[in-house]
Amino acid sequence: MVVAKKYVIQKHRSGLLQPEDVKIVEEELPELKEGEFLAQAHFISIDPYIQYLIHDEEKHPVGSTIPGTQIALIYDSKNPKFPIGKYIYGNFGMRTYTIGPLKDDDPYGMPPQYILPDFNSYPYSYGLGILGMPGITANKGFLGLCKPQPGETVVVTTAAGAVGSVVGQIAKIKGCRVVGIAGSDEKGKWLVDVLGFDKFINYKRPDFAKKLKDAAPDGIDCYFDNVGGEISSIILSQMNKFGRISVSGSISAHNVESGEEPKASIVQRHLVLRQLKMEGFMVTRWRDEWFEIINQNLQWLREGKLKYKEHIVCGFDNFPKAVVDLMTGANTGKVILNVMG
Ligand SMILES: NC(=O)C1=CN([C@@H]2O[C@H](COP(=O)(O)OP(=O)(O)OC[C@H]3O[C@@H](n4cnc5c(N)ncnc54)[C@H](OP(=O)(O)O)[C@@H]3O)[C@@H](O)[C@H]2O)C=CC1
Ligand SMILES: CCCCCCCCC/C=C/C=O
Repeated sequence: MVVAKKYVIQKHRSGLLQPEDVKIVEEELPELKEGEFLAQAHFISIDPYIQYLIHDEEKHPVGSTIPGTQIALIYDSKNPKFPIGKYIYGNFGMRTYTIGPLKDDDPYGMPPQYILPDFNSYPYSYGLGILGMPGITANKGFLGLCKPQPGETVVVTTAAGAVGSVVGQIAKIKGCRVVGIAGSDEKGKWLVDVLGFDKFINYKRPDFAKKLKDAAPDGIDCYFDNVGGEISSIILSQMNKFGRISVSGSISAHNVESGEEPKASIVQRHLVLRQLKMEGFMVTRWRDEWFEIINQNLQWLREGKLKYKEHIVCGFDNFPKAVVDLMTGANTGKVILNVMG
């Protein structure tokens, strides 16, 4: 008999996740029935949505398993479509073993599970990052919504993270001038020296607006917004006429200790006067093109046009630490929980 461990919500709070907000519960799994498989988690994806979904008491009450995605090994199977020994992506939540297949009924539209495509020699964990949901977010969220043209100036926030680092590199592939915004000078060095960004600004240091003007003297044509808040309002105030803004997230609002939403300057004046186009999106919009986009990112990786980094936290017990690392910016690159490590 297999005993699965899973993280359930123990307490809702408005600020940053604390270890006592969650607990590990054991669950005895039944014998597999015909058509089922048993998946053993190897890598768990640590994404910003975890921090804000677990605040939603209605959708995620106390006692419910924390949502999330993972790369798992098919450990046992009575389903020929999911053979033993294959690696699978699954929307299984924060748990060590899962009986599948899941139904395709995720309210956010995330794929329930799929056998990983061939990644050549790249690690399976890449299926949670550049060759998975965050990579698709970067690729289509940027190219599809910003429609960048060679020579244009692109600004991206959370630039040293899983999504932002890929957005900036794709902008370089498309011949743009790229300004990355992130929270430490060390991240900035990686962006410029290794990834080839043109400029970097540490948003935690003073005079952000002036530094942005210096980094983008001809104005900004495309903005990939991962943060919202005042930093985004300042960026919008320096956009060029007919600029495009892809709204991917608002992480500046997700871990405010006081529980109050941060305030930011009004942006409508800039939208009107500069005739900007601002559009939000959910990556699930591109579910029908999922594997095509993964393939495009894989090809750029193989050609050396995309570089990629992971921030790996080892051990299932360290899930709270991994979330705190992500939300406090301790990571450079994609945060992965290595369950077997
Ligand atoms: N719309 C969609 O379908 C999707 C959207 N997203 C969004 O993409 C964004 C990036 O996600 P992901 O790449 O996984 O995460 P990252 O790897 O970028 O990690 C999060 C980063 O956010 C930064 N951060 C934390 N707090 C703040 C703050 N108060 N202000 C500014 N930056 C902050 C930190 O970097 P730093 O050191 O720079 O502060 C941290 O490293 C998120 O907003 C997420 O919600 C992700 C997937 C799908
Ligand atoms: C895995 C179950 C919950 C999935 C939430 C889906 C969010 C996908 C898009 C991400 C949005 C951004 O932050």
